[in-house]
Amino acid sequence: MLAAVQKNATRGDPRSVVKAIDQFCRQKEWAMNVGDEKGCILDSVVTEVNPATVLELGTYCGYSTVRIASLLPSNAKLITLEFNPDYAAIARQVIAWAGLEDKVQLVEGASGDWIPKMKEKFGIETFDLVFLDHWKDRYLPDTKLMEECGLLRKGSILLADNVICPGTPDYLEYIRNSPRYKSQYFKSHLEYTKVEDGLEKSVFLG
Ligand SMILES: Cn1cnc(CNC(=O)c2cc(-c3ccc(F)cc3)cc(O)c2O)c1
Ligand SMILES: [Mg+2]
Repeated sequence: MLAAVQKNATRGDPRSVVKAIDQFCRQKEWAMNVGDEKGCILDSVVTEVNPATVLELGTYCGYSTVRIASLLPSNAKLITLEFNPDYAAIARQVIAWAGLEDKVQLVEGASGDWIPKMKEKFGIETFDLVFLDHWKDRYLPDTKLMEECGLLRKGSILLADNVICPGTPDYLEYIRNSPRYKSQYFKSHLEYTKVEDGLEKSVFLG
């Protein structure tokens, strides 16, 4: 995938990086990027929220990192957490090829360890937008952890990938029944396939 980006995308042009990855994943080898269909929904939410602070849980190869960062205002900060060092190494190079390294802070490690340190380590008060795309059994515990650590403010937006496939049943049940959130489901398809999947957008009500 990285070779495809370096061969087919223009340095400093995020859209060409996104296009190169999508082409590679359609034509050569499926990969678990959010993809172009769900990616358009992601883009519209990022544009609507126009966040100053973004947390991405699950960088993988940096595809959604590039999509999000390319839409942020100049002073905005995107912190992205990736547990797997091999994925993190690839993502750094993809983000650099897109020319977005100044907007992105990629942190290696477990979300459960890093979330409680966000304020002290990165001087973050609260996140305007959180994109959940990491291990599906971590969505719920990490959301509760973000609440407990005071990282969400009235109006913070959570956008969760894969709520149908692979699925995040405990997270969906919690977020759709909690009086502290207002949720909306965006029906789509699993990246590069016809399988149903979707994004769940939730507003924290405080
Ligand atoms: C190892 N690892 C590093 N990051 C993660 C977190 N992401 C996922 O697990 C993930 C998985 C799938 C998926 C996989 C197989 C399948 F048949 C259908 C769907 C799709 C996604 O969009 C995902 O985000 C796992
Ligand atoms: Mg995903």
